Amino acid sequence: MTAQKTIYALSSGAGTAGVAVIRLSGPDSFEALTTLTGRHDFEPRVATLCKLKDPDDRSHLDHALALPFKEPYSFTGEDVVELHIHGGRAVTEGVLSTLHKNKSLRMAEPGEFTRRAFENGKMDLTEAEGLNDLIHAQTAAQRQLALRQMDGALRHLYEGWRRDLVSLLAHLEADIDFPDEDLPEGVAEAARPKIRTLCSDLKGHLDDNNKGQALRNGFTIVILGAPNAGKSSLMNALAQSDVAIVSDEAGTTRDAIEVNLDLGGYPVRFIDTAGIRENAGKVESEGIKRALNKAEQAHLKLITIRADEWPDVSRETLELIDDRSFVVFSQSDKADLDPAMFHVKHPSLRPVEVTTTSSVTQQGISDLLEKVERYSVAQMEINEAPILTRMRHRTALEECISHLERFDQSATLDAVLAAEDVRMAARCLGSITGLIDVEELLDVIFSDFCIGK
Ligand SMILES: Nc1nc2c(c(=O)[nH]1)N(C=O)[C@@H](CNc1ccc(C(=O)N[C@@H](CCC(=O)O)C(=O)O)cc1)CN2
Ligand SMILES: Nc1nc2c(ncn2[C@@H]2O[C@H](COP(=O)(O)OP(=O)(O)OP(=O)(O)O)[C@@H](O)[C@H]2O)c(=O)[nH]1
Repeated sequence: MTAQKTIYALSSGAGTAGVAVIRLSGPDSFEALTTLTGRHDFEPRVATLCKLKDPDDRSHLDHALALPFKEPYSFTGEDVVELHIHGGRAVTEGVLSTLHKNKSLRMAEPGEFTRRAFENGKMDLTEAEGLNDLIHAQTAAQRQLALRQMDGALRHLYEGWRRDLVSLLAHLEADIDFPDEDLPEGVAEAARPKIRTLCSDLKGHLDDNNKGQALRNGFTIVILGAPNAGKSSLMNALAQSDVAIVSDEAGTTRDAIEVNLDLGGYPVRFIDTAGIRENAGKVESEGIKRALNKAEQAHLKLITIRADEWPDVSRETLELIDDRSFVVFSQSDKADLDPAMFHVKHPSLRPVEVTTTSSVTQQGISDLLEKVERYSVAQMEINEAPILTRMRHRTALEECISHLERFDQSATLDAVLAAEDVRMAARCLGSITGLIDVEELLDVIFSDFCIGK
């Protein structure tokens, strides 16, 4: 690869901090360090305390630690220099604008350090994506999942499958070039059971209830019910309980308010929606449409029914209740209701749980949270098996399966066609890890990163 331009960026977060880290990567990193310090006596992987100065006017910028890494033994695989400076605004601005004046350097784009690490073979695409997930991880389970992926859990799985296909392909191609008259069955026939096994392994990996995506993005729980059922009050009561609030996304839309909670290390997102009723006005109808839309995508629905209005429940509300729903009798302080009444009145409906709560007295709130936690954690739990985390991977795996299924048909017909199916299937797996040419993908994947990473 031709020598890349040297890039730099503030790799630590914005805002005042004790220490900030500016990272440089590329062939002119060491030269830039000499320009800043006037010194040549740095040793790779040894931190050296030095004075940073603006080379133009010799003005003093900081007392810093410089930490150089000699290629290829660095994060990016290039020459890297880290400047560990004081984390105040004037210091970081001063050092960054001095670097800015240096014509052999340019500012790094988001994810560009990691992109270089990928291009220099330090990691594959799934590991780079894992690294990005790690930086964005908000809960312990998200961190665990990201670290696993960074350690190559998906790389090993997908590369293993790809290697199996490549070796089958080698046999198929050898058979096309030098057909063996003594083997009427043909190599394609011999490959058939192996392809079938692989196909079912892939399907097993895909058949995961989107666990990985729920873990990455949060397990979504939509609170639904009639107007004034007490949905907003319930969400507040749930959020104010003894759980960590990861972030508040209030007021993004007028109709749906979200709050992200950390339940036992697992990310859970509650969404409050517009009250559902018949004969609503135009604006309200739009809100209801969105609520129903959210309900469809949700991992779990909390259907709120006012205890003091029981057994009066609208058809719209009842229709929402399925095997991904909890029924929550709200405002229990207004009427004492036995949850079992629900099954007596609606024996054909099968909600997972029926509970009662009061957002005023807090009755039932921690019990409901516990049930929600148990239900959501059960669906996200991390076990030994590698977990699929991205739509990008899912699409490529589905495409891979369709090539393998086509092989099953073409194997009886034509060895050349059969080999092509295997080649295409292997390419799909290679596109996930980045082994095959995926140039157009890289911009999309790495632009999702932070600056300085
Ligand atoms: N100061 C600092 N802290 C950091 C990072 C960093 O870049 N700088 N990291 C950035 O993400 C993470 C650590 N990850 C790193 C990964 C590889 C290498 C590295 O130098 N790799 C070389 C040598 C490997 C070795 O010594 O075993 C290599 O791969 O050849 C450095 C940091 C978290 N903490
Ligand atoms: N006594 C009592 N009142 C409650 C309780 N929960 C909510 N309320 C009251 O019921 C009314 C409606 O509560 P909200 O939480 O706004 O209901 P909502 O379902 O979000 O209403 P919409 O957004 O209009 O659909 C408010 O006056 C609340 O104070 C409760 O547990 N007990």
